[in-house]
Amino acid sequence: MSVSTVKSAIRLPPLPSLADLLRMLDLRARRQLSQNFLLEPRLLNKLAKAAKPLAGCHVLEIGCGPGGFTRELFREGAQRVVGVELDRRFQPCLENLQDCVRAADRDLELHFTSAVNFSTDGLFTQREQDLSADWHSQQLPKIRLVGNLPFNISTPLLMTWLQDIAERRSVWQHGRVPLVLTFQKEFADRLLADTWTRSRGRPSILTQYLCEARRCFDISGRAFLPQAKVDVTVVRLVPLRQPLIPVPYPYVNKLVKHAFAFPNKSLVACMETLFPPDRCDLLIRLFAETGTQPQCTPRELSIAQFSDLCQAYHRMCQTEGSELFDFTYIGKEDLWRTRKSVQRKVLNGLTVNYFTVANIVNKTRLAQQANQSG
Ligand SMILES: C[S@@+](CC[C@H](N)C(=O)[O-])C[C@H]1O[C@@H](n2cnc3c(N)ncnc32)[C@H](O)[C@@H]1O
Repeated sequence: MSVSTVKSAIRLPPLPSLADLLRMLDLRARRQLSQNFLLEPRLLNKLAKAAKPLAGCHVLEIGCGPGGFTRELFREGAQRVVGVELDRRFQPCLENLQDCVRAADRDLELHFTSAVNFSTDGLFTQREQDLSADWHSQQLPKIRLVGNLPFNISTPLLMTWLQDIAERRSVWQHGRVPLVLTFQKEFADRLLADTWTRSRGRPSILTQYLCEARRCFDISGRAFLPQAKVDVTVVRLVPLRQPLIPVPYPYVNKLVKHAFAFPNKSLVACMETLFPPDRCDLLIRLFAETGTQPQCTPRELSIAQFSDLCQAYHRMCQTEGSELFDFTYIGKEDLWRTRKSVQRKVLNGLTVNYFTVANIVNKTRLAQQANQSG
């Protein structure tokens, strides 16, 4: 189909209400699959509208359930929905919807499997209509990733997708595919959190350096069947044309993970877990080269400051060899014992007998002054 003949919103043939469907098929929600259904058509339509424009789009939907959201995606103009659902009990409802949309020349493709290891290879290629858009252009590809996600897997799914975005893999090989997803409100707050707020953490940095993230609207837990214990937030993520941290994802992920090792403590206490215990020189260099204050807390740092830290860490890994990146933190006790056993170390011409956070802060200050005076 050519772009000029793309169809927009459709009126689906009459379908039973979702509540009737669940009743007819005697489908009770399974807690272990995080099944909380949205049955209210107005809310489902609002959710689909958050993924607009949908006309002619191909949509990957995670966790279709009885298909309420899926219906609305078609009503808003989706050409094809690829639905991934783990629970086969929904097969009759979804196949019923499949027949309806086929009658309107649309396509619902169903995969009854877990979304966790679901491969998108070949899903959006070899289609007559070109769905892709250049990563650097303003235009978005005609592909969407959406889902009223099961709470129990929403975090690992998002983390995998963020890495895929950074590495332009999976659906993001076709361009900056937007995501419209539901999260527990508390987790959504973490994704969107600004500097100096309590919610700021690893998910905030990883999301915001790669995507423009927007809160669309909140849904009360009471709107779900069965009622969810927490409220839910709908978030729209659009990958940025240029990530704000120009460093390969594994290095960013590792540094950020360590930076938030103890979110209420000083950055130096967190960052020392990034380096082998006998390499405090590297820790001091990291602060000195980036002008970062070791006593600040990780929540105070902007994405630009994280970018400086990641770039410096990446440079060190390149010069020091792969052992530095491969170093795994061994726990505070061991770190302290090893450090005490380091008798004398010469760092930037300064002799140190043992290391404490306080003397790393001092050494950093001296190294920063030395850097400034040339
Ligand atoms: C919160 S419900 C949403 C259902 C429906 N989309 C709606 O809006 O009412 C989450 C859905 O994800 C499905 N699910 C749970 N774990 C899954 C997994 N690992 N892979 C795919 N689907 C899964 C559940 O069976 C359920 O249908």
